[in-house]
Amino acid sequence: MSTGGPPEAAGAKAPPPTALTIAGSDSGGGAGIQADLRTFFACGVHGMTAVTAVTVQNSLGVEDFTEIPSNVVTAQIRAVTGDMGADAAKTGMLATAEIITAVAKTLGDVGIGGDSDVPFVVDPVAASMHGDPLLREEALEAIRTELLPRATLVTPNLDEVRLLTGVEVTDAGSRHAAAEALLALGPRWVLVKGGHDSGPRCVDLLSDGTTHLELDGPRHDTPHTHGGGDTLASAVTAELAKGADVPTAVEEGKRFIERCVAEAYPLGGGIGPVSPFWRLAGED
Ligand SMILES: Nc1ncnc2c1ncn2[C@@H]1O[C@H](COP(=O)(O)OP(=O)(O)OP(=O)(O)O)[C@@H](O)[C@H]1O
Ligand SMILES: Cc1ncc(COP(=O)(O)O)c(N)n1
Repeated sequence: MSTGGPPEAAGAKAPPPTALTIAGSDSGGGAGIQADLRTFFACGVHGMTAVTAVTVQNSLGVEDFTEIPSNVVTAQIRAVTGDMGADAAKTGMLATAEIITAVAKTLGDVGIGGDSDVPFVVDPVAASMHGDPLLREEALEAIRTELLPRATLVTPNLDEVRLLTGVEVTDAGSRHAAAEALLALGPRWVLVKGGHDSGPRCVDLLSDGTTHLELDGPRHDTPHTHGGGDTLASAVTAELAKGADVPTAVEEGKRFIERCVAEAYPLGGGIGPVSPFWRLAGED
């Protein structure tokens, strides 16, 4: 859906696929908008941003955040989609019910998610991995009722599954029950992520109610997984922007994040970020 541009100079290159992230800024560079942009870049997609909040954050936690006025968030979405187009979009930290309501309406206006053919991934970020809140409590209901019905795919971790559905995932049976409860809220696909589970494997369950795919990978022994959820969701969004179907995009995203966790590095005195740098070295 990229809209092209001004008349081309002779020899100009065709633009790459485009993806829009609607999310918060992480001053430490490991998660949020910063993780999304570097993942889009590593996956060969032009990234665009609608910033929802500015967090004061480092490897030790989130000290504070300020949300951006909802009309400025939606103006960013309209500015980039109206001019450059977006082949896919994702949300991360949305901070408040007011921002969620405004974003959901604007995505409908510009033709992203819902019945449109532009895929839309919702990463329902509620807190940082240090446990610091990134979403006002009353905003959960707006995610349930306004955002999820527009989503092509929702990618909650186990805490977000519990907050959204009340289902506590403890085994394969409850993982499937959680997927069903999430699908009842309206997204086309759900990916229940297993990073916060215990055990030697990280099992993520992808389901649309008919197709159920268990993505099962080794758990790497590292404390440095900051930005893992954002990196997975943006890698999936990038693959969707390139034209992949949801199961293929998620399989590719899982392969990508596994390697990013394996290559994570310590930085600062707390939790370091996952790393997509290996992809820039030309590795597949
Ligand atoms: N130690 C690990 N080794 C391998 N893969 C992991 C590990 N931790 C998480 N993952 C994978 O990373 C992805 C993100 O999962 P997770 O459940 O941690 O999401 P999240 O809580 O949103 O992420 P985060 O809070 O780390 O940003 C999933 O595909 C999960 O299986
Ligand atoms: C701006 C922003 N967005 C998302 C996260 C979640 O990432 P994590 O769970 O790795 O802390 C974060 N910490 N900051």
